[in-house]
Amino acid sequence: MPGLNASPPFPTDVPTHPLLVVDYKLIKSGDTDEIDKLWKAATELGFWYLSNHGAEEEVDGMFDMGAETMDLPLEEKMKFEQGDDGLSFGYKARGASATDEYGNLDTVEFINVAKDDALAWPRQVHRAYPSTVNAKMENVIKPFVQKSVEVNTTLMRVLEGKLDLPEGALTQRHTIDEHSGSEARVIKSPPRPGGISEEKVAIGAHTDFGSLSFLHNRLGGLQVLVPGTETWQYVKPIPGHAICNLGDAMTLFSGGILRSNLHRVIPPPKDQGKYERWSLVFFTRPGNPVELRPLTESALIADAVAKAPEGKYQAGSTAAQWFARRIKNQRIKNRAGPETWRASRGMEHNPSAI
Ligand SMILES: O=C(O)CCC(=O)C(=O)O
Ligand SMILES: [Fe+2]
Repeated sequence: MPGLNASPPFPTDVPTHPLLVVDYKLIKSGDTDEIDKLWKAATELGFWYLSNHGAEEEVDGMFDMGAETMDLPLEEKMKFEQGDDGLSFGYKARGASATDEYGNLDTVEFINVAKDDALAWPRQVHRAYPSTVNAKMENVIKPFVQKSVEVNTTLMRVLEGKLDLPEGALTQRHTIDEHSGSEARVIKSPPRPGGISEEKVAIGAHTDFGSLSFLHNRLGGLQVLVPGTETWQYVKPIPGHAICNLGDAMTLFSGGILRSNLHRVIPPPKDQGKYERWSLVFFTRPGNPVELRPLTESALIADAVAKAPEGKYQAGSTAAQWFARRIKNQRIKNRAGPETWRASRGMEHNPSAI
């Protein structure tokens, strides 16, 4: 991986927020203590480390694919740009999205590959991709997508049980076959040239748009805003550990019991900031036609909804509509003013929900 092996370790003198470590193997084997730990992480912060996930090899292959793609001439990458209509799949150039209501620009470029395109390859479901993506679709991207879907489905099944939902209430809303916004993303952030402030936001504060994100970081830069605090804190990457976090759809389905927490990306701390930062995410999102509403067939969820302000967890939209609205309104070309940014917001714009 470019710049990764050579880069300095995460500094010891920077405050970090420790996440709970959830062991995927123990979760899979039904270990009740581990399941309780996952539940605690999912309801209190909505972020946790995942050890023993078994996807390291696929992750390395994806980083290579990302590096090859970002090395293409900009003109070539732009042929596959995600565009301004609310489609996420494809290439996103640096500065194509706002990071806040003032219209400051993001500093990252990334490539998003739809789960549906990877699994149907060589048939095209949503769109075409650069040659570097096509070349690795079968042997790298597809296995990574399959592994990620397996991990996220296992975690979701456990959360479904803890929410007292009937079997399948969550997993059937996220089947591997139904078309959805689920996608794999490789992100490249440039080194901090000539000392841009550490506070120069690379990806603005947001909650994730879908259900469950499976994230792989090498350098620092990811920060969370812990509930009840006002200072952003770094999440330190731990070798061999993924970072998992919940998105808005899970907050809506669970009537606020599950938490989709605010996070952002800034340049890596201290000496790490001199290096390129690479990250990889698989986003599991509900099937396109799935209604985003509380699943009140669980008494636990019905009770949480009854105690919340009326309609708070009724998105009034399908997963596909929610996702397109959020993407479209953060594109800088669509920006009319702060109202455009506000129109891109999800549960992070609902302070009592976060
Ligand atoms: O790069 C990271 O560490 C996080 C990326 C992220 O939050 C996102 O793409 O939604
Ligand atoms: Fe995110």
